[in-house]
Amino acid sequence: MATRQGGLFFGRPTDRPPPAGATSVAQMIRLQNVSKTYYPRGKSAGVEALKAVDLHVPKGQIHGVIGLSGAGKSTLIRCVNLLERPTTGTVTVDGQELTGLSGDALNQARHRIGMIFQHFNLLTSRTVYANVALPLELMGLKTDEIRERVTPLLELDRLADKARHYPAQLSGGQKQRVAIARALASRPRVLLCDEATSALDPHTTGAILELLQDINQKLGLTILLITHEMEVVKTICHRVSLISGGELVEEAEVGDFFTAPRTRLGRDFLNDFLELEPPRALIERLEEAPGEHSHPVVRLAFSGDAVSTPLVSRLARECGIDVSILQAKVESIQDRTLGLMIAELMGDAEDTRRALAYLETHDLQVEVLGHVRRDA
Ligand SMILES: Nc1ncnc2c1ncn2[C@@H]1O[C@H](COP(=O)(O)OP(=O)(O)OP(=O)(O)O)[C@@H](O)[C@H]1O
Repeated sequence: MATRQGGLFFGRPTDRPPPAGATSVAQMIRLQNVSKTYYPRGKSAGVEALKAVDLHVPKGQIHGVIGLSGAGKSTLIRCVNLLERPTTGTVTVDGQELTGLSGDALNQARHRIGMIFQHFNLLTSRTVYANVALPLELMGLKTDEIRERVTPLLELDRLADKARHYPAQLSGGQKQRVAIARALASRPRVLLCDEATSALDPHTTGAILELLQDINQKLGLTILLITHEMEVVKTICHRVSLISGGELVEEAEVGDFFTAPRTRLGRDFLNDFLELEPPRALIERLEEAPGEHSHPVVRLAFSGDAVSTPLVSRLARECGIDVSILQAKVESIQDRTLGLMIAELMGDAEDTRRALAYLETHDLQVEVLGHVRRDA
């Protein structure tokens, strides 16, 4: 097994994810000031799909880009291997500026960038083995060399017994495994994943994400993925960027993004993912401004030590208010624990103001959702 892994190993040990606290890290992917404007035929105005995007992905990282439909995710990832040429800006992969290349030089550089797609893009008339071998045939490798590379890849992807099958005989998850093996055949330094699990059921999604994580760890491969699913980001990404209207509006470590997103859109993604909204009947009664007989309804997010601290009872005791918990849950986000709660803080105006200040000084993310009137 050691030899097989040796055969697969295309990242040097130094390419593996840097240890925590490492300061200077080589960049594997750099997009600088990248814009893309499409000019659809018959339309006078262009469509600005990307606007001055800067993105840096260090060697060995798994970086996710999340956004709503039409935000520019596909355009962004296709600009990395120049399937789409940026209108302005530069793309550099593994120290080589791709935007300065064309023809053969660009084709050579693309061998170092693998890509997988939502709908797998396998050739239906070729067997599993022949699909994985295809990029190597195109690179002009000899039959023996191709076998030496393809066989361990099929084993890595648990496809050895499917080598002679055709894509039509495979499940969605198996097809994506073939696509991953094919993408790895040219020993790339970077793997681009374009909504790679969006067509798969949750169980198969989990298995494919596990495989990608395994590949990242064993081979030191840098992965850039686009997705609209927080679950994907939560499960395997180290860092995440949020894209909206062609702009990267937020970037953070995954643990930070899930505990304290900085933008409204980030919070919307998180709330949708956590399914933590006040009851509908309460939403209808929420007023924006505080009133004489109303109480704040807050969404609290807390992580680290705050999760195990009895904050609610202390808050009630020290600020002299009552706390009505409307919803609460605890989530594990990679190595962190995140507590979430929607609560109504019941007391007079001065006490509830003190309570909000108390929460903020105890490192909780506090969002006042509105105020609800209690006429009793
Ligand atoms: N070839 C094209 N010609 C014209 N406009 C395009 C083209 N491709 C994409 N666009 C437009 O560019 C914008 C960004 O599209 P893109 O496909 O990159 O977004 P996305 O985030 O990947 O969306 P989705 O999740 O729905 O695939 C959209 O307004 C889209 O309509």
